[in-house]
Amino acid sequence: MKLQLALDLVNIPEAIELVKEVEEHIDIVEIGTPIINIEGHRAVQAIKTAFPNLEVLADIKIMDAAGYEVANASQAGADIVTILGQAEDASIKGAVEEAKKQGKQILVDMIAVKDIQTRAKELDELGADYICVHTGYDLQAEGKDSFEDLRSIKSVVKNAKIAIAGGIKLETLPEVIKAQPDLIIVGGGITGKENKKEVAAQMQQLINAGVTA
Ligand SMILES: O=C([C@H](O)CO)[C@H](O)[C@H](O)COP(=O)(O)O
Repeated sequence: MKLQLALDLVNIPEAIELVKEVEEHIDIVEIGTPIINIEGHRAVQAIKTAFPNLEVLADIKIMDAAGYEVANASQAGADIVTILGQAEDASIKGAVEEAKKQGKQILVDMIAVKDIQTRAKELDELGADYICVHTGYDLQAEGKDSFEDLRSIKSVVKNAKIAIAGGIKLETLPEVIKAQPDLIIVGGGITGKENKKEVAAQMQQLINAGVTA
């Protein structure tokens, strides 16, 4: 089970400072959609250059021109690139094909997918490396989470790794660990805390110990 730090509401220098604080406790750094929208792939490049030993995920939430987008993110240094589960099958195939060519991986984000089990099964067959259940900021604000979705796709996905994102905190981590995802993505649950290093260390400890609710 890996821990991914999602960096969303910061600029490049702030992102570098944040990763420095917690780097020994995380496996993957996510360059979030808001940073990429403002800073572009320079953010991916800067983090990969500063932390060559960490995997870097570019959260570009691709919807079209998938092969082209994956090629650009890969060139910037991304190890994992995101595409939306709602994209056309042709786009998913294009992303998977280009990622394979570049030696990279694709994470499919299930944000806003309605029939999550059916789509997860299809995406698994299309060769996604990760399938990620995700409650975005706007639904988190309505008190939603993805814990039930995680359990629901676990039973149909045979090949892809399973990930979960959206509002996960130290207090809710044991419930997430109980469902045994391959990857746990945490943004504000670390970046919004005073002592980020301590929280990241505690999360890593719970994950390594497999502590469940
Ligand atoms: O993908 C994300 C969101 O859509 C904004 O781009 C976040 O990285 C993801 O939700 C994880 O962040 P937290 O919800 O703050 O844990």
